[in-house]
Amino acid sequence: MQYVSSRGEAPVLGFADTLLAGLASDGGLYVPETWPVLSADTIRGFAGRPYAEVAFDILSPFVGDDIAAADLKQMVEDAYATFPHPAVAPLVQIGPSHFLLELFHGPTLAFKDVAMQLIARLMDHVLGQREQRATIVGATSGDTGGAAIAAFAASRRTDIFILFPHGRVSPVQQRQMTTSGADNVHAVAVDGTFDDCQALVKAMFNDRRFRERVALSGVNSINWGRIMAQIVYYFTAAASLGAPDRTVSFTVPTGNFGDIFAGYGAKRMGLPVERLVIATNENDILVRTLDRGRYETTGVHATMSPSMDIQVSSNFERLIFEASGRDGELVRRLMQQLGQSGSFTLPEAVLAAIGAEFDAGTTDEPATAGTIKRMLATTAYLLDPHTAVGVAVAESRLGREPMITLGTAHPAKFPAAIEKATGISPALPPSHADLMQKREALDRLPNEIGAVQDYIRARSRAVSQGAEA
Ligand SMILES: Cc1ncc(COP(=O)(O)O)c(C=O)c1O
Ligand SMILES: N[C@@H](CCOP(=O)(O)O)C(=O)O
Repeated sequence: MQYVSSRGEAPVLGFADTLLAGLASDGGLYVPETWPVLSADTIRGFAGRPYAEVAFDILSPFVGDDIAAADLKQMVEDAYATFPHPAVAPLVQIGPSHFLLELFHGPTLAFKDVAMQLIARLMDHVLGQREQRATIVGATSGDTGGAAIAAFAASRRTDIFILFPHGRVSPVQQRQMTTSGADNVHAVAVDGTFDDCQALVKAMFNDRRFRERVALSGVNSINWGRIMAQIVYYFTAAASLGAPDRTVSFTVPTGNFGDIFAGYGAKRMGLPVERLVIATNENDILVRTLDRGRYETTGVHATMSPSMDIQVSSNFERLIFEASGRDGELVRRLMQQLGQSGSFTLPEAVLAAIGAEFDAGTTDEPATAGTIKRMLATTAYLLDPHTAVGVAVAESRLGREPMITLGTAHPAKFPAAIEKATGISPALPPSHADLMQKREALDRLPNEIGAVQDYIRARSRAVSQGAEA
C-alpha cells in the first residue's frame, strides 16, 4: 500500500515510511492511495471473533509487505493483550436502539490506547529493522499524551516529548504523563492552549533541518497509523449488531477529528454506515462549518470535557481532501488561508459531499452535566464528560437503525466534573491505585518554538547518536 499527502506535493510513501514520517513534508496528512474494500462475507465473519484477529485482518492491507505477516500478528496480539477486558472494546446497550462502544479499557483509560499500544510496537519494529532512533513529539489536550507515554515508555528506540497546555488537563491526565519514571519520556507543560501545542508540533515538522536532525516522528492522529488502528473498532461494533446485513450509525465525541475520520475510513472500506454524527462541546467549530460552510476559529473555551477543547481540528483536512475528489491544490489553498486569517470557506460541492455523510451537533455544559446525571439515575451507567457529549447529541438523532456512541474515556479520569454533576466521586481502577501518590517529573516551557526546539535538541538521543541506534 502506498500513501499520498492531502496537499499533493509530498513524495508518495510506503507504510513504514508513512508511519515514521507522521506529517507529510508538504505539511499535509497521509491517506492511503486507495481504500481497500472488504466483502460482505468478510465483514459478517468478524462477529464473535477475538478483537486481535479482526484487527490483523483489517490492518494487513494497509501495512502490505512492509512488515512480515507473522510479526504484525504478534504485535497486534501483544497490543491488545494489554487490555484487561476480554472483548477489548465491548458494546453496552443504553437505550432501545442506542449502544455505547466502551473504548476505555486500556492502560490509560481512554480510547487513545487502542491505537497507541499498536503504533508504539510498529514504530519500534520498523526502527529496529533500520537500526535507527527517532524523536517522537506529540501535542495533547490530555489523553493522547498519557496513552503515548504508557505505550512508548518501554520503547528502546525513541525519546518521546509530550506538550500539554499548562493547567488545562485533569489531575489524573497530568499524572499519567508525569509519573512514568522512564528516562526516554519528557512531559512538558506549555503556557498556552492545546491548539498552541499542536501548532508547535506542526511547526517542528515543517522545519526541515530540525526534523532531519532529530529524526522527528509524531503520534498524534496526524499520523496515519493512529487512524488505521481506530478503524478496527467500527467494524467489530457494527458486525456484532448484524452488519453488513444491518446498517448502523455512529456518534463520535469529536475534537481533532481523528476518531470520526476512522469511522469514515470504515465506511469507505465497505461498512454500511447510515450516518456519522460529529458531537462537540461548546468548542463547536465543526458544527458551524457543517451548518454554514465556513471554518472559522474563534478562541477556545475551557469545558468539563477538556480533551475536546480544540479549534484547529487537524483531520478535517483529510476529509476535505476526500470530499473534494482528492484535490490537493484546493486543500493547500484552504490551509494557507487558515494559517493567514484563521478561517476558510468550503466550496459548495465539498460542503454537500461532507453533508451527505456527516451530521453534527453540539451540547453545552449544563446539558452535558444533565446527561451524566440522568444516565446515572435511569440506567446506573456513569458516563465520562466526553462520552456524555456524544450521548447527548446522539439522543437527538436516534433513527430506525442502531446508534453506536463511542465511549472515549473512563469517568474516573475526570472526578471533579463527575462529582459536580452527580455528587459521586468515581474511584480509579486498581491499575491506577497509586497514581496520585507517585512523584511527578515535568518541565514548563513558554509557547515559543525556539524554546521547545532547544529543549528537545538537548535531550533527544537521536541527535547525540546522529539519528542512528
Ligand atoms: C476522551 C476524548 N474524547 C474525544 C476526543 C476527541 O477525539 P478526536 O480528537 O479524535 O476527535 C478526545 C481527544 O482526542 C478524547 O481524549
Ligand atoms: N484530544 C486529544 C487531542 C489530540 O488528538 P490526537 O487524536 O490528534 O492525538 C488529546 O487527548 O490529546
